[in-house]
Parts: sequence; C-alpha cells; structure tokens
Amino acid sequence: MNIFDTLSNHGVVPVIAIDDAADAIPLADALIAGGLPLAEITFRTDAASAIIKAITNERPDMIVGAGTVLTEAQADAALAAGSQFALSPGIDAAVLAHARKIGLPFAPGVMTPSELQIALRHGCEMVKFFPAMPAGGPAMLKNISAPYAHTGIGFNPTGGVTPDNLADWLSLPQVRAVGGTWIATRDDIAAKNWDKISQNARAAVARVQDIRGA
Ligand SMILES: O=C[C@H](O)COP(=O)(O)O
Ligand SMILES: CC(=O)C(=O)O
Repeated sequence: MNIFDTLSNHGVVPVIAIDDAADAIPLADALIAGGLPLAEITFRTDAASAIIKAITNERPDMIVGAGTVLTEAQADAALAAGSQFALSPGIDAAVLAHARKIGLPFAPGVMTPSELQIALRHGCEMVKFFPAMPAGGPAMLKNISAPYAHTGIGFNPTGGVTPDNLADWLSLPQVRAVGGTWIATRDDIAAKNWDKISQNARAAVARVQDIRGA
C-alpha cells in the first residue's frame, strides 16, 4: 500500500504547527491514544525537522509527513528527518521535480484547473485542495475535478475543514483524506492540552467511520 492509500484509509490528516520540539512526543502520543497515528508537521516553525526526526525515531509506527514544504532544501530536510510524504499549500514545478528525484511522495496545493494540470504533468497522485472552503467548498471541488476523474487524481482538501463539514468532503469519491488543524491546534499544543487533542482525534476517527459506514 502506498503512503497516499494509507492517508486515505484514515480519512483525516492532522495539520500541525509546533513551536517547541519538546512537545513532539507528547503530541504524537496524544494522537496515537486517539487512534489517529499520523500527522502533517508543517515547516512553518523552525522546529519542524527536529520534530519529524524525534517522532520518527521514538514512535516508529506513527506516519509522519511534512507540510508547507516550499523549497528543495525543505524537501531534502523533510526526507532526511524521516518524512514519508510532503505537501505544500501551492505548486512549484522545481520543488516537485526535486521531490520526485529524491523519492519523496509530494502532494502540491492546487486551486485552479491549470495548477491541477501542472500536478498531473508531474505525475502527482494526490493534491491538496487549498484553501478548501474559501475556494468554493465541496461544490467547487466537484466541478473542478470532474474533467480529471479519468486520471484518478485524489484530493486532500485543507483550509476551513471542520467536523461540521467533514461529511460533505468525505462523501466525494475524489477526496482521499481531508487535512485540518482542528484536531491539534497550535494553541492546544502550546498549552499542552494532550487529553483534549486525544479526544479530538478520537471524535474525528469515529466521525470518519460513521460517514464511511464502517
Ligand atoms: O493554515 C491552514 C491550514 O493548512 C488549514 O487550516 P485550518 O484547518 O485551520 O483551516
Ligand atoms: C496548507 C497546508 O496545509 C500546508 O501548509 O501544507
């Protein structure tokens, strides 16, 4: 099973920004306890590489990807730290070509048909649809993806996804997994609200199972 199939199985990818690397393992344990052993650790903080490395080394069963990967150097750092995949809010052909060269599965962000076609040209299997709600929500994704259904490309809507609109996204067959910060917000991580994060994860897992009829 490839990494994007694994994300699809979970249906939800927690998008994480951690300021203090010391919070990495407690956060991973909170997500694992909630039954959602995966995370997109964003390169929005300087601690990203150290966090990915710590989780990969100390919690090897956790699935860890890198988010907000904007440069070739960040792609290198993400892979070296142990990331199994990477994503970004937008699309950059040079970064995509580099990720492919180093063997890092990469899902770039798209919001227009032209961006989607660039992703297809680069052989992407999954793209982030960002910012999902402001860009038009599930109705927009349904329309924009229709001409490309035969390519099999999958989507990871991120930006404004919440438990309230989760069913609208996951009911679209082209949506493989949503992304969102609501499970582990930057504030909850900074306040070390580990139980709350576990509860959010558990609720998300239950909601996905409910929506998918599992
Ligand atoms: O910064 C944006 C994140 O990628 C998604 O954020 P959100 O889940 O808080 O809307
Ligand atoms: C937008 C997003 O989730 C990212 O920074 O990768």
